[in-house]
Amino acid sequence: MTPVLSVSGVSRRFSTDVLKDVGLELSAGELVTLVGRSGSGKSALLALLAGFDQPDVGEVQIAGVPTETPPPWSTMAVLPQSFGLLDELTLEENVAAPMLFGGGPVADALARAGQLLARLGIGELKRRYPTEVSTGQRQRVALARAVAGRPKVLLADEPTAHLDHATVDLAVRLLLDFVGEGSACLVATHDPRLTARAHRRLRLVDGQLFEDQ
Ligand SMILES: Nc1ncnc2c1ncn2[C@@H]1O[C@H](COP(=O)(O)OP(=O)(O)OP(=O)(O)O)[C@@H](O)[C@H]1O
Repeated sequence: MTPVLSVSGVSRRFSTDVLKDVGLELSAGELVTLVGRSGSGKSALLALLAGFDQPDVGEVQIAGVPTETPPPWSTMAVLPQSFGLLDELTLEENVAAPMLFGGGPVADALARAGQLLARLGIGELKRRYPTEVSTGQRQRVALARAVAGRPKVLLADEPTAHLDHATVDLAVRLLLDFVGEGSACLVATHDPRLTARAHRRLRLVDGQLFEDQ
């Protein structure tokens, strides 16, 4: 089966060699974690995969097609460390946004948004605005939004950094259900509560990618 995301021979240099001959494949159904020391290149790799940056050499393919620009939201969602929520929209409108961009009915999008927020324990906050909730609550909204449009690939950067133990459990279950419906997810994380439940674990060391056994 064609991987949903594949990377071959990718290198990227800024003032030093940040990524060296990186290769990886993500298949539908996989939750894969990416660990590495601060500065090891995790965010740089996610930026290349998302099409926000281009490799000096090598290729990134989505569903077998080479990418040079960010793919549409329906194909790939990115959950950045900074969340990227829209302060003018309520929490449920933020979560519904990718579905509305996809042309779906408003009522259906808001209903799914409410369900996702409830699964993450903040259903009762859905009419609030991002500035009216805590950092951990905003992080949950960003996670709900990232899976809402059922993208083929989700790239997430430290998605549990502000969550307590019980909430991480809700987040991991949501991600496992998300990939179980046929998507793939790559998560850069330092969180052992997340890596422990991933299907595979990748590690960046000095710009090279290894798979933990
Ligand atoms: N756009 C850029 N221009 C110059 N240098 C960059 C750029 N992006 C990343 N780097 C450098 O590449 C290296 C890897 O950075 P990156 O942000 O990918 O690390 P990281 O593993 O995500 O770290 P952290 O866990 O602290 O977020 C760092 O030395 C960083 O300074």
